[in-house]
Amino acid sequence: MTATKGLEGIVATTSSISSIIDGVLTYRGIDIDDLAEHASFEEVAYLLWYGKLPNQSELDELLGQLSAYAAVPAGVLEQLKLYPKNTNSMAALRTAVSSLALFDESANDMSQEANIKKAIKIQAQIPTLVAAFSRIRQGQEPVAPKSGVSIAYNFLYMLTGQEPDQVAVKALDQALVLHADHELNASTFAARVTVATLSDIYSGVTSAIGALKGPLHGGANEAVMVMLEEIGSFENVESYINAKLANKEKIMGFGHRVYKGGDPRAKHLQKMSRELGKLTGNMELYEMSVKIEELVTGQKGLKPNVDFYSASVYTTLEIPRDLFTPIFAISRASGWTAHILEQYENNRLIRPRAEYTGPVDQKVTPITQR
Ligand SMILES: CC(=O)SCCNC(=O)CCNC(=O)[C@H](O)C(C)(C)COP(=O)(O)OP(=O)(O)OC[C@H]1O[C@@H](n2cnc3c(N)ncnc32)[C@H](O)[C@@H]1OP(=O)(O)O
Ligand SMILES: O=C([O-])CC(=O)C(=O)O
Repeated sequence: MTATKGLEGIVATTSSISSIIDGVLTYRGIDIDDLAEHASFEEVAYLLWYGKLPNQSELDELLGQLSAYAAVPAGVLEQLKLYPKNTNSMAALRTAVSSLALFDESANDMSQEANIKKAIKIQAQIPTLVAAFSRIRQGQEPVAPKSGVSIAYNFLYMLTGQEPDQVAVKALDQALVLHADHELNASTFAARVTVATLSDIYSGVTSAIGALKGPLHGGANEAVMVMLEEIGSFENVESYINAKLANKEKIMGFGHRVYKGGDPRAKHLQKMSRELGKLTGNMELYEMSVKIEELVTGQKGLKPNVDFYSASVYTTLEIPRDLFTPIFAISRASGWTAHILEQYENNRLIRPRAEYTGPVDQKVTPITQR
């Protein structure tokens, strides 16, 4: 038995949700470029769950369900108030989503009907949790979700208590579309492994949030912003990046296990970053990002991934840096839950093997002789 480090290139399941073939990403066979231009996040969530784009009445029904479920149980809000104010926002989300299960009587109902309902509920409630935690830690009361608005609108509204700007809503909606699913990425794999034991959907999503938190995965978008802040201004970019590369340090937001020719989502986020920079009259983060790309691609051949330009996009939207990864979770909840439902439909325990590299032929020596 020989291990493949990081399971690179191992095909671990079949899936009909999203595909990455020759560098092209599709959700249910539709190119991400098409979806990014022509579909809302709610249409994409429907597509991931049900396998087809909704017609108007199906979309209206989903929007109604998302609105109806968006408020989180009072008990969970009370718990959020007890978290230390400096709690990591992904740790807070992981704990809060786990808590949602305690307040859902159907948490352990494994029927397909109950599971799809819980998928929609989790999708509706994660934005509310993220916004509520953000306000509570600043000593503010959470803002109750609005009915009849999109997830992008509601999230920005619950974060600030103000009606959000249409440009910001559109940009966030497009970012949510771009992050919704990505084949067998680490957090989706974690979700599938968890539910393949026939554990419940909340356990699957809680595992996924834990996996997304790390800086080699979703946590990279926050790490990109930390880097941009450390660099400080355009004239420092070159010396900072050259020093990092000379020290063989990783540049966050670059490289990808699956894409070697470039992440097809990055160009949309780059465009958004440029347009938002122009609109707000502050192009510095965009220009710094482009310069970083020039240097890293030029010297290492590494291309930006989905996390790189999302950092400047979210900062231009005035979203706090440590909410970038929770926003990724808001979007990816749709993909995670679609994969969980798919796993339940055709389940088998996921249990690979390990190549043993420890000592052999050992014996227990009496404790006095150790
Ligand atoms: C939504 C997402 O999860 S997208 C990914 C987000 N993560 C990041 O942006 C973090 C930075 N990137 C990375 O760490 C990696 O490129 C990953 C984790 C995305 C992919 O990892 P892997 O496929 O395991 O590649 P691995 O880490 O083995 O890198 C291969 C080589 O490229 C180098 N490399 C990879 N990414 C980078 C980077 N961002 N900066 C500098 N060098 C890099 C590695 O140092 C390694 O070099 P070596 O062979 O000389 O040791
Ligand atoms: O697929 C991956 O390894 C990481 C990624 O880009 C994602 O989850 O969107």
